[in-house]
Amino acid sequence: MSGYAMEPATPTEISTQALPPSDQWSTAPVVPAPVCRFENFLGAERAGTLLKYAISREADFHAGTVLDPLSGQVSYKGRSSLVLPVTSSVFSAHLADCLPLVQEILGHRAALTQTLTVLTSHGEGGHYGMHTDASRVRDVSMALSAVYYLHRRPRGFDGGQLRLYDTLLGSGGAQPAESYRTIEPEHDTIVFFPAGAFHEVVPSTCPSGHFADHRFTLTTWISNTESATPMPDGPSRIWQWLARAAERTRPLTDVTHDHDGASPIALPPSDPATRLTLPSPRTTP
Ligand SMILES: O=C(O)CCC(=O)C(=O)O
Ligand SMILES: [Fe+2]
Repeated sequence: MSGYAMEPATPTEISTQALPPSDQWSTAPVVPAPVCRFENFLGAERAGTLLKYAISREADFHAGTVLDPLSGQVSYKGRSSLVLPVTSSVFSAHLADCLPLVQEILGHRAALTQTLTVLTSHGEGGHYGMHTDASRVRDVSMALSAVYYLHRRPRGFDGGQLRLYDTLLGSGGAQPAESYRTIEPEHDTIVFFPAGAFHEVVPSTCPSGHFADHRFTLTTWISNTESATPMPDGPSRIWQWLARAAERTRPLTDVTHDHDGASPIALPPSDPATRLTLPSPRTTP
């Protein structure tokens, strides 16, 4: 038995001088964004091949853009990334197989039907200021962002972490909190989070300056094609809060053409044979 258990057990009341009563206490919780990450997502061989492919397309990348929420104008403000719109039915099929599990973990129920994918590259001074991915999707309350990371090893860049901001749920609505979760852009890992969550890519450095040493991603926005198909019990409350705040970050125009030129492809139904599920917590190894 530990010595602590022998201490006198009578608690002492904290005086009201030390803790005055008040009705002014905060009622605004800070809530982390739902997030789910996989390591060794494609496996060493496929990840290596995809990295080589990205490097081989150096000449085809162009500067990534943002949409100004007020004017609706495409601009380069707050962003220094190179992008290359791509499609991959193989990658989309793999995402589809992961989605039931990802959605279970993230507390997300919407039926998702399409993907929009870009290869991105961040080198010396690369960054992407705080934003949501609302401008990429029709209905941000039902859309997911998925960022798959690739880089040479040993790693040729520093920085470039993804910051996923917590949300402050105040009486005036939701807004990004000051606190965040840091996601390291590790080779062959993928992270899924709500497209309405505020996030940013912190500046990266690339001492060699070689394109092959850049930080690469295959970034995909997964969404539904129809406007809001309400699910039986709807998306969970945090998704609705996030979506409300995110709506303010995009112009009130429809998203028919992505501002980086990405083209939608259909998300295939998940393959029951390769679909991921959680092991039961009761199963002993
Ligand atoms: O590269 C990342 O980690 C995130 C990229 C991103 O936020 C975006 O492309 O919208
Ligand atoms: Fe983003």
